[in-house]
Amino acid sequence: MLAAVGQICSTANVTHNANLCTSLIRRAAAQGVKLLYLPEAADFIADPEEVPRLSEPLESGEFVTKLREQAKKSGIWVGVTVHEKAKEDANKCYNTNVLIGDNGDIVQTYRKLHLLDVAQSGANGGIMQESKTTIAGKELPDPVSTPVGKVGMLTCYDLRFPEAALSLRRRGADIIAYPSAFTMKTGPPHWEALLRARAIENQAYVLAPAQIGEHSPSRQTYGHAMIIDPWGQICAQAADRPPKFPPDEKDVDAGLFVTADIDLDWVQEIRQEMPLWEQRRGEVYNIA
Ligand SMILES: O=C(O)CNC(=O)[C@H](CS)NC(=O)CCC(=O)C(=O)O
Repeated sequence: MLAAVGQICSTANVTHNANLCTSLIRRAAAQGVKLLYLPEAADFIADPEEVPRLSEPLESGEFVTKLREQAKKSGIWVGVTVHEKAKEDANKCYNTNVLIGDNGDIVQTYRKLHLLDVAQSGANGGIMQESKTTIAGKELPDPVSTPVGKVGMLTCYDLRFPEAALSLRRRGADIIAYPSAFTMKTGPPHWEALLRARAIENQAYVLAPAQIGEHSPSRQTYGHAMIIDPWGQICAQAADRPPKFPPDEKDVDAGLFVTADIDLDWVQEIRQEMPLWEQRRGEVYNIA
């Protein structure tokens, strides 16, 4: 069964970003993909002051509604992380990973647990304070059965907290999805290493859709959307080809996607041959 990850450059134009994503859904479905995962902040990337105005409720927002309609029309599952307007505070959002079924229904949502609050020195550094605009989630929902296997849902910076993935793996995940928008400082040294480590230690596929390129004059992301197999190897990687800035808003086909065949028998074989879960000494280190 084919899964795919997308790589786009979202801007502050929600309508254009939705068009980029529906184009990817259409094109992936035409290639026989059963689950397409799209990046974090696929709905928009904008200055923090713009987040309250641009965030939408999941049930009625333009962006998620368009993706649900296209998922249904194309008959494939779609995952994506968006800014979900918080009902309890109009100025804040949740950073929510949404899994949409091939009938267009929202099957599961996960609100990002770990927010990116960092003050980094040097070129490509700077202060990022996601908690200014975003409320952290409080739950880690169970993995979801899809046509490609059981999918555990996390997002971006969560990648640095292996316990979250281990918890999903313990609850049956075959695949872990990390829709992301990695920074230019941390992308080159950390992105691939973290993704491969999560795949190896969980003996699971890792789906890593990514934002790429210049989103605004002050915001750039690393790209390198990829799929890692349960043996820890990269089995698909999008071209390192950021669109020109500013992106051409007439070009709705500017997004890229790459596919990989998900082999659940191989997942089982790897887990049987190296039975990490039976060998865990949880009683000693008392985590996950
Ligand atoms: O809300 C938005 O605008 C988009 N969201 C993001 O870009 C988020 C939070 S600012 N980015 C990350 O978590 C990158 C993590 C990262 O780069 C690392 O772990 O090194």
